[in-house]
Amino acid sequence: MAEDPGAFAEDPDAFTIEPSPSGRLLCGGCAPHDVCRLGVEIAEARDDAVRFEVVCPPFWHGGPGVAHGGWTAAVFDDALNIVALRIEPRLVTKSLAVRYLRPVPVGRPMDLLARIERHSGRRWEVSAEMTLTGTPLATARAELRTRRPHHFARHEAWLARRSPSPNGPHAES
Ligand SMILES: CCCCCCCCCCCC(=O)SCCNC(=O)CCNC(=O)[C@H](O)C(C)(C)COP(=O)(O)OP(=O)(O)OC[C@H]1O[C@@H](n2cnc3c(N)ncnc32)[C@H](O)[C@@H]1OP(=O)(O)O
Repeated sequence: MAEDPGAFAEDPDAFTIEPSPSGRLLCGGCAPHDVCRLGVEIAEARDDAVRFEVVCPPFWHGGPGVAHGGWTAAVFDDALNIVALRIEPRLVTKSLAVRYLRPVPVGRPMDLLARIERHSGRRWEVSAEMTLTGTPLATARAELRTRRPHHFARHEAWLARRSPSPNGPHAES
């Protein structure tokens, strides 16, 4: 994220994922660290597909030596957005479906290939596969949306309307 935090506070819709000082594309949470704390690195990028090397850090384990399913889903969310973010920088995930085919090992480099399946207007359909030495471990499909203008400002306004009020806990929707 290259934005000046002050500018972001004034205009939340200015937020886009931009290369970090070391050239990485990182989410807002990892940008200050200049490293992806999920263990995702872009290995090769083409127009409609991106290949990643992913390694599950030990603190994301769910069982002995095995990744937490939430790690796998978060990695897919990043990768599926990155493949489209290179064309459209203002995206959100509308839906994400993961198929867990085999346990995912911790600490082993794996391949993840993400591609754009379809794109029309604000709608993006993307898919990805995570493999270990060629064997699929998990697959995912997602539907992304190009953000409407004022997406984050609209969210903030909606949230403000839900602040506890003297009339009770249920604010307007
Ligand atoms: C190497 C490492 C890489 C690292 C690289 C890092 C990449 C990071 C990528 C992370 C990507 C994400 O996870 S993004 C975060 C997860 N996704 C989200 O937060 C999206 C949340 N959902 C939404 O904002 C919305 O549902 C949309 C925009 C998806 C819906 O779009 P839509 O299908 O066009 O529908 P639309 O009619 O606009 O809206 C449907 C309903 O949602 C409401 N709505 C829509 N937008 C808003 C809004 N901003 N604030 C409040 N409410 C909203 C509408 O009033 C409506 O309510 P009603 O009329 O039904 O009442």
